[in-house]
Amino acid sequence: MSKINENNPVIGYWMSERKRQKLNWSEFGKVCRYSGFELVKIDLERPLEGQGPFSVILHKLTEFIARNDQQAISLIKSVENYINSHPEIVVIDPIESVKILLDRYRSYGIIARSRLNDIDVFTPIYVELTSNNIAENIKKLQTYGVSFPFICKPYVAQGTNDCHKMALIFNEKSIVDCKPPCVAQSFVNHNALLFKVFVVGDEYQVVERPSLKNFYPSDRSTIFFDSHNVSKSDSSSQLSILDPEDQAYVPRIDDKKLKTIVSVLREELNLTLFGIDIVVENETGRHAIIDINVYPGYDGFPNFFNSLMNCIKKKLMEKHKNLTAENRINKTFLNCSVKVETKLEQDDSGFDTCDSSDERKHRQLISSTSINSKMNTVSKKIVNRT
Ligand SMILES: Nc1ncnc2c1ncn2[C@@H]1O[C@H](COP(=O)(O)OP(=O)(O)OP(=O)(O)O)[C@@H](O)[C@H]1O
Ligand SMILES: O=P(O)(O)O[C@H]1[C@H](O)[C@@H](O)[C@H](OP(=O)(O)O)[C@@H](OP(=O)(O)O)[C@H]1O
Repeated sequence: MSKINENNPVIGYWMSERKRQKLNWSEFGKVCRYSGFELVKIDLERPLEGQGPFSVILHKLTEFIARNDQQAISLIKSVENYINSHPEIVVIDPIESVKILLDRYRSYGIIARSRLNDIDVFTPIYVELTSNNIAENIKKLQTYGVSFPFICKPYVAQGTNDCHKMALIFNEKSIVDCKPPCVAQSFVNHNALLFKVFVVGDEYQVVERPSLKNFYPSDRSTIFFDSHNVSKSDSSSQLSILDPEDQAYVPRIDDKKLKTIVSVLREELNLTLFGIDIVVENETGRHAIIDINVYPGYDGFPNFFNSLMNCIKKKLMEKHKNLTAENRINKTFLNCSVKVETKLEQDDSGFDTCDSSDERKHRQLISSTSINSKMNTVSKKIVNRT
């Protein structure tokens, strides 16, 4: 196991060049230096073992996880192996949790089965379509209660060129426009306003974005659209222009519900960096979660880098606390075993008590004093706390 540098802990990261530029990531390098951390880009083409030791690994590897070719699979496998053999590293976020969110069907299932039901927060009715057989699909849609219009969304939620290409389907004869494998989800009228919630650990921020206008079942032909042309901060799609009779009503998000949504999903998803897209249903005011994203853009999140830094520090503290506790438990267990062995054998059993692997692991941790002192260097800018 490689040794963590206590005095200059390293945050290893990987994200695409496009995302780096979008986030103006070099600014985060400055925040890291100011807090006593080094920020190093991980080279995915070289073994990770030689690049550490890392205290933290921060990544957006969705484009590899979403790809199904041998090269991407083995790349992700080697990152997973490295992470598994370094339990002392804080990983933002666990690859297993990311994999779940890349599958729309699975992430809707998590929302549907969560206790968000109790506060009347829902995911619109959905079903997965895996076959090109129209009759079979019609039957499935009816059985599950998906109503017209519905949106056909690619199965994979993030990280591919096609994952944001959607179809809004108004009638039975247009079901042929579904491109399986996909998820078909009932359309919820919400007056073209999307609430995007960006989560960074225990902080979150909600921003408003344009969204699709109200639609009703009809004979019209399918509307194909790319979600990135509809709901970005600078989008001005024709599809978002409300009909005159709808313009007076402005949906509102309920802050109390929002807080519960964030805390339930943090727990369910085991993620630190994620985004939740919510629409408020016209007439009922019910809150519908229509999408959850891994490590979103944080466009409109004030001082994202400070929040990210604070979050990293908290996670390091937690990790240290957990590993120390684990070490203490193991030590107690070892002591008991030693006593039992001594009793049984009454002589030197050869049991090595002075340098257990847990103790070695413990010595390799960042000292809590070192992290504690770093905790105090960043100004606390809490936006919203769950
Ligand atoms: N069930 C729904 N009811 C009403 N509108 C919806 C529904 N699902 C999606 N939309 C609309 O379609 C847009 C794109 O949907 P969605 O968020 O699922 O796509 P995405 O590609 O995952 O988006 P993102 O860019 O956030 O990853 C939303 O912003 C919203 O305007
Ligand atoms: O910050 P919001 O508006 O939520 O948008 C995000 C999308 O929701 C994600 O789907 C994008 O991820 P991919 O580009 O990997 O699909 C993600 O791409 P990014 O990694 O380039 O930030 C964002 O565009």
